[in-house]
Amino acid sequence: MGLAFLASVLLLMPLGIALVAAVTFGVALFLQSAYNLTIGEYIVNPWKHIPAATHEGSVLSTMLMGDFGIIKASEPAEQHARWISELGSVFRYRHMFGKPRIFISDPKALLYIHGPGRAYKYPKSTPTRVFLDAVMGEGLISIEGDKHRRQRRIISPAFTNAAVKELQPVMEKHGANLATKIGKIIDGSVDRRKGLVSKTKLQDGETPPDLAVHLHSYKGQVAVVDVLFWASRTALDVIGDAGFNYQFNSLEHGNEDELSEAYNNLMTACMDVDLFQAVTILLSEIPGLNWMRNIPTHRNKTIWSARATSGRYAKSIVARAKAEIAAEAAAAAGIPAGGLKSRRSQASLRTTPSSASLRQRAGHAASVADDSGDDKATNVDDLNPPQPSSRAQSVLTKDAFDDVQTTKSGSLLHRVIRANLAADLRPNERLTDEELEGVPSTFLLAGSETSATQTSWTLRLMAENLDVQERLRAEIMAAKKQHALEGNGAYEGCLLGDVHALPYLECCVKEALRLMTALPSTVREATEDDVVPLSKPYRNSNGKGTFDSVPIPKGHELFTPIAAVGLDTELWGPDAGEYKPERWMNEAKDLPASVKPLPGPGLYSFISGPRNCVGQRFAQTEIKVLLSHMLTNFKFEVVPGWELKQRQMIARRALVIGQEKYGTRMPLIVSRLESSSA
Ligand code: HEM
Repeated sequence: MGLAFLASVLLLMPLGIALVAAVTFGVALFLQSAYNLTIGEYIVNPWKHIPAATHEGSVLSTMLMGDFGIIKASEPAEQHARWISELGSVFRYRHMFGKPRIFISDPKALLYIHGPGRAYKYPKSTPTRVFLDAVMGEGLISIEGDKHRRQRRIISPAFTNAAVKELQPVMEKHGANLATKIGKIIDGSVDRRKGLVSKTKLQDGETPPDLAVHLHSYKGQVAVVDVLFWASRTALDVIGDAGFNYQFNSLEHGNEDELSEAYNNLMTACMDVDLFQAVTILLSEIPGLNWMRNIPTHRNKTIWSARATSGRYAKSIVARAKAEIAAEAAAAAGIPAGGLKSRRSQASLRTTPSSASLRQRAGHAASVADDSGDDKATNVDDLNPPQPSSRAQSVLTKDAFDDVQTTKSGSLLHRVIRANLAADLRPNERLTDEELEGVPSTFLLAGSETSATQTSWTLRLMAENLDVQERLRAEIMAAKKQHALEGNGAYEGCLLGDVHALPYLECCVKEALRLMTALPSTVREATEDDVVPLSKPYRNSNGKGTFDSVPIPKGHELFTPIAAVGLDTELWGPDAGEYKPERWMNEAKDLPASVKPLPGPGLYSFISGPRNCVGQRFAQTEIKVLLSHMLTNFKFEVVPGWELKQRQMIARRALVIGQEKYGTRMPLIVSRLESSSA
């Protein structure tokens, strides 16, 4: 009897806990919403004089979603652009549960909030940090204050123009691989996803939409290709190789690699934040409800498992890079290489890329693969680092290391580790091992999908603007010819010389970043009361008088509408919504005065200040390289009748209307150019 009672209590306990949790959840939600929409909105609101965004909606939807429902239902920046034209560049709106937010696209205000004097006083909002912490742990993107300042100081030098220039040949190798892959898809020998299939094979009893497009009227060899899918794989290969000397080989092998699978799981978790997840994150801010972050949902369990895997890999990747650097230092100090136990570390050392080293690494041959003759992706067991001799280790901490730093290059991670060993750093300024191990994941999560998405939108804009595509192709072809004639040491093995030396390419990439930026927004939270200055006075909500600054009480959130800044007709003029690369041709003369204060000048896609995108030069180089390889081999056209709708999933993605079940993608008609070698 006693046992049966105990058993039934134990069985009922989870049910009881779930019930209590659900009720707490509902009550907390209701109270927060009711407060925000009454006392919060009408009594304590510091922004009553600022025009408010409005939309039609039921009381229930307003209580739940505020104005966020209509923002989410619209394309990225679409609703914001509408409100800007109605209300101006500064207005207020309600986020979920009626939480007040201020929207500011005024350039002076943006530069102030994100600038050196204020950036750390306006950290990412708490829900954003909770979300980032859960998915990627502590890394440059998610940390704040002194911790961030310290990490940024060590990581930034890896991304200087000179450092990125040395990585262009690595990017070119993957650009050439992408062209070969797309060439094979067009031949019909490789399916859109993977494997060998005939061009007309039906899948699951139905013709995939890409195969149903009539291509008879197109010249030469042609196919419908999802350029986002392939750009994603290429970007993963690029960041693995250039970022931390890891060969994903995902263009060839997809997610077969364990780390690549873990990364994809994390990315899916990042991109797909459902309502339950959003509500849980918001509620978990309430004291006493923090446990909500640890509910073992399917999503959370996937994240925990993927993070465990990527953490394991990161340990090995960092240890190997450290050992390689120790070997370099030992060699520079005249210690024989025999001080190292394995020859693998020497094979995988990356010096300033030469054609020999590129050849060695070409065809996805990871250093590890040299031993096995197999070009499959590197496995974590292969990453067991060689141990440097004790003498080499002692050299690593001496000033002699500075010489090594100036003569050797390597992946971004190698550069970070070298910067972390600089003799002039105090011990408390150096990154800990744990922090170094966060670097590969940070590069992966920040630098893969962003570049891929941006590349796919740039190709789409090329397809929509065939005259621009032709003009750009001509510029790239001419540079290619010139490069072949002259050659150039630093760019040996590359299609072109310096991709940043091509003026029209620069304009096309910048214009795509303005019009279709991959990361459409970010949110900040004030840690102290402040007053944000504006570049001009704006009309008060009652139409009487104006305001030229915005009070921001501690704890309040500010929305930075990155995409809307690019679309703001007040800033860019009436043609803001059009793709016009030539507007960048003579920046000093042609850019509107209103956008010149923005970094670049005129480009806000990477925001500004100490929290701006540390990888922006890397991203722009990569996009230019991939674009050059694509345009010298293929022509890109839109598929007639296939309209796209955009979806903000952290990055801006596209779905084909009526084909939503195939997920986010960017299908284009791709035809091989006669001159193509792919
Ligand atoms: C077109 C591609 C890219 C775009 C549009 C982009 C945009 C951005 C933006 C807007 C931020 C600021 C986010 C915020 O503070 O809320 C950011 C931060 C960051 N990005 Fe990028 N990014 C791109 C590519 C890359 C690449 C290729 C890398 C690395 C290889 C990278 C690494 C980072 C890192 C580490 C941060 C955090 C910086 C910090 O807080 O100090 N990004 N990016």
